[in-house]
Amino acid sequence: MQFQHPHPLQPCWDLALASVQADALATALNVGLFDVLTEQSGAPEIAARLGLDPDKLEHILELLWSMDLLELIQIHAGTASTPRYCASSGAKRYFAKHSPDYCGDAWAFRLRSLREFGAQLSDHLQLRANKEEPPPSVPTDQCWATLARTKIVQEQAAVTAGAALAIVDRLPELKRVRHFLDLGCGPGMVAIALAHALPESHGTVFDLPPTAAVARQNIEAAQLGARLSVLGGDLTRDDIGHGYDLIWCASVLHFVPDLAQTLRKIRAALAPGGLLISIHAEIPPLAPQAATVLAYYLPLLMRGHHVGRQGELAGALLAAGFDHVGTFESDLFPLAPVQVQVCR
Ligand SMILES: C[S@@+](CC[C@H](N)C(=O)[O-])C[C@H]1O[C@@H](n2cnc3c(N)ncnc32)[C@H](O)[C@@H]1O
Repeated sequence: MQFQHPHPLQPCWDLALASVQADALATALNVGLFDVLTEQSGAPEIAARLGLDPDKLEHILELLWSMDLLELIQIHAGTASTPRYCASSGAKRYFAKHSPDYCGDAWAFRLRSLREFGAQLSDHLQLRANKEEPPPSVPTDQCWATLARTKIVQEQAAVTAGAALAIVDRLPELKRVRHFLDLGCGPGMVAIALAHALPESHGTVFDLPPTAAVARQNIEAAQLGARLSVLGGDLTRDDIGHGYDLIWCASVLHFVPDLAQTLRKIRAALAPGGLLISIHAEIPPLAPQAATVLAYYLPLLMRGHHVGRQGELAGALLAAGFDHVGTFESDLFPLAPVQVQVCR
């Protein structure tokens, strides 16, 4: 029997169930399940290897299979069948530690920080009796550097760098790019990918000084020190350089207090004919599309940062003096869709 109309509360029940699924994934990462399951194996062998309870492990394996993280292979012997499991291609790529695209720590960090934020949501909502009190924790320069070193580096290497290359690849001007800037570069893996994709170019990465130091380490490790310069500073106050053919700026403008002033500064840093690629989430007008963006950016909004309504940033870019702003949506970036603005 097929039910055509789920109960109106089903989406809310699904939310509660997603929490169990998230715990199962966190546990799998914690015990190194995907490292073992790069090869096909059964619960008793895995349990023996990892020192786990085989009967209970069987249930977790089945749940992870239902989440498309494991493949199930039934081995038949007579009338009996024994389930064996293997990590799905996505789980092998992103959640097995030896994979170059491993980002299990970044995922687990997201889960922890979203839950910590959620646990404090009622506190965030309270009116502050003393208006002089600082608002709830804004990431400090050191926080950004820690995030860059631990979480953002994995996401950039596994996800963002590929997304950036897919986007710049569409640009007719790409072959003419000689000098690019990654503004608010984080750990610098996107700039490293751009430098590899544009062998004739040299690049500059800019971020707050402690994060710029993290980017410098990664650039040196990639042996790109001669082609990528590192600038540490506050983009709202300090010189970001000039004469760039391409400026890449992703998930940074949410944090600037005066958007119009920052956009004018970015435009002034471009060489004639240069272009800005802005990658920022905006809040779509319809509920289904807005749901992910609002959930992801709630912590940021509650801390007083800015996430615009869809179309707002394009208006601000035109007001800052760009002649043409082309916008498209991309779901290639971590967690929530973003608006990609190509500004000429
Ligand atoms: C959400 S991260 C995005 C990092 C990177 N662009 C990416 O897409 O992975 C925001 C970055 O902006 C940087 N940032 C924030 N405010 C800044 C400021 N005033 N000056 C320079 N960098 C800033 C942070 O240090 C951090 O690296």
